[in-house]
Amino acid sequence: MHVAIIGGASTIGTTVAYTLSGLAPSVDVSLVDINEGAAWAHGTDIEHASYHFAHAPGAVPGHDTESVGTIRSATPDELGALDPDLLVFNAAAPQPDDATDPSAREAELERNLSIVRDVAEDLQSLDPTPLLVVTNPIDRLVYHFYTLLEWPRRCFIGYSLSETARMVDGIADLVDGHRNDVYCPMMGEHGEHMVPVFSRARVDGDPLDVTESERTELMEYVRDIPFDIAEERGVDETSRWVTSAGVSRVVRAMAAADDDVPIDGTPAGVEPAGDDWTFCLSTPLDGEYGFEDVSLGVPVDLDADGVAAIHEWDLADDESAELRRAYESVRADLP
Ligand SMILES: NC(=O)c1ccc[n+]([C@@H]2O[C@H](COP(=O)([O-])OP(=O)(O)OC[C@H]3O[C@@H](n4cnc5c(N)ncnc54)[C@H](O)[C@@H]3O)[C@@H](O)[C@H]2O)c1
Ligand SMILES: O=C(O)C[C@H](O)C(=O)O
Repeated sequence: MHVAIIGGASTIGTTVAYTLSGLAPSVDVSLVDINEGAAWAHGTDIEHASYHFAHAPGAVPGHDTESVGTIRSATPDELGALDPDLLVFNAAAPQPDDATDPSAREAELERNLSIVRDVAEDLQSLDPTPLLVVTNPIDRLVYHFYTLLEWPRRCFIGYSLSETARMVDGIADLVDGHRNDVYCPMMGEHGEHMVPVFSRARVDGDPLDVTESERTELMEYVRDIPFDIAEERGVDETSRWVTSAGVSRVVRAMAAADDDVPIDGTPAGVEPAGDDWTFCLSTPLDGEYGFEDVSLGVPVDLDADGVAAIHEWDLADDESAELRRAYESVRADLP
């Protein structure tokens, strides 16, 4: 699989490339950026790092000489020639230093929309290719890419898995468990109107029992934590580790589904119990959950071509009402 990371010299893009070189070394990566010098410099540094990944004890498949992938750098006008299997969109305009509160994601819309328009021009020469949008505000930008490129809607995916990792950490603290045994899918907007699906949350396979005030506390934690992190570390760092691990998880799921067996988020070696590990990603809706002309986080299966299926879960009444609020919030900003 060949992944082109647009905005490849970015904090998140470089961390995704580094993570893939350790955990999915057979993936070829192109770092595509208007700052080609920085993309080349990061690519070269990561290539050097991959020598140590290859020689550390413990087997991660793909480090052998025959299968190990390449890391290249390129400019956006070279995208057509690269012919990637998957595009990751992480390009963004610089954030103001005070972008450390939950309104920061939506405030990026105007700044990043002009980059989306430029990149969509560069992508016109490609055949339809799955496009994973990480740049904020993801739901709105996914929908703009969808209307600009007119590729099949299954190509368009917005990354919103970081809040799942945050929510399960909050739940684990609450129930005195380990986050790795907790599942709580997050639907809706990647932003203020995220929708935790508590009705499907599990701890060690059992339903989660939380009070209304505990739910409110958990939501506040998930809303605030990325901005507490940005406050301490600076807006140039954002939440690079969880985001890059989550993006790499999506890339690896799509690579593993190369033989057209869809993947739903279930980790290797875990017996699926119903939909218990299904992940939620943003994708354009066409009537699912009663919504259209919008992109929202919904439970999906992935394959090498993008979204293979959208699951329509029976939601609790309050979850459906919150999903409608997410729709109204995102839809209000779209043409
Ligand atoms: N979805 C999530 O969970 C999540 C998490 C963290 C960050 N983000 C978002 O990811 C985005 C990127 O954050 P970052 O800190 O990695 O960015 P960054 O500021 O480190 O880098 C942005 C990169 O984009 C490049 N760029 C600008 N215009 C370009 C163009 N036309 N073509 C190609 N490259 C271009 C710049 O040269 C730069 O290298 C932001 O919108 C941020 O809010 C999303
Ligand atoms: O970078 C941000 O603005 C926050 C990001 O969307 C995140 O969820 O970590």
